[in-house]
Amino acid sequence: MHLEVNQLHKQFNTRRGSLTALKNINLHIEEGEFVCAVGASGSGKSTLLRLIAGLDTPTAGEILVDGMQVTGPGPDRGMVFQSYTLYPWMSVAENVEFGLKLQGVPKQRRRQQTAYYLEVVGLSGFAKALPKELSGGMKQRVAIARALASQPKILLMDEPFGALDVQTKEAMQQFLLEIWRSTNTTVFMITHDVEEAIFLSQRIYVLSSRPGTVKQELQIQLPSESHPQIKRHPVFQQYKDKVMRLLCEDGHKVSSSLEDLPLAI
Ligand SMILES: Nc1ncnc2c1ncn2[C@@H]1O[C@H](COP(=O)(O)OP(=O)(O)OP(=O)(O)O)[C@@H](O)[C@H]1O
Repeated sequence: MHLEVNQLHKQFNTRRGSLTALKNINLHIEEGEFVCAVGASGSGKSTLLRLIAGLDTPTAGEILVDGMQVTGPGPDRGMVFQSYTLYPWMSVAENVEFGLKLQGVPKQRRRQQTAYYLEVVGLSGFAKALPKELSGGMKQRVAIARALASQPKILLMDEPFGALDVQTKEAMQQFLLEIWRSTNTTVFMITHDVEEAIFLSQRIYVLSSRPGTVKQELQIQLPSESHPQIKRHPVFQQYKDKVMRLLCEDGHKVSSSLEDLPLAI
């Protein structure tokens, strides 16, 4: 799997005129990598992910998955959103199975795959439960199982833990890393949470605001495998200072133009 974004540009026509959300974005993600894009509110993170998912079209530039241009959504890219997107009338297992059904996967294989991924996310005991019976973290685990069940080439995550409380968020980050390691999935995640990006990623793209551009690409090498205590390690703090500095530099520029202040970070 190789994802490549070349000279990506996105402009929206709004009632107040045209707005450049993304400008000259170049990035790549290699097989098995966990990469995050971090940026302040309005830096075009969701727009970038939606374009890669094929839910919207670029104004200019191209997105290639294994050399093939993205022209719309496809099973090669699994999505997990911040808001809970499970069908409320379907059981947990039916939700996980649904994408496979749409792809025409035979029933027995669908069942096997659903059972396997529910096991992976630790929710085998909730196969028959309805989404309303689950906590926020459990719902996101189902969403991850659903995305993984289609065995995408890359998992695209749009602030998947943004709606969770701090403790659940930390548990989910740890959980996601374990899944990433055990399934060799390639992950591209966007977040405005700097600690989350450093904790999870092997590489980070720091985005500037309005228009969103890649300000810096950072390789992350923590002294040991990520575990929650690593967030207190001096090396972790150095990365955090560096990313925050990059975002704040950008914030001065943004605040002087009376747009969003960097306080959203
Ligand atoms: N469909 C649209 N029509 C017009 N403008 C849009 C549209 N979608 C996004 N924008 C604008 O593009 C810019 C980037 O938005 P986007 O949602 O991608 O940012 P973001 O970094 O994900 O922000 P947040 O962290 O607040 O979700 C914003 O100024 C937003 O108002």
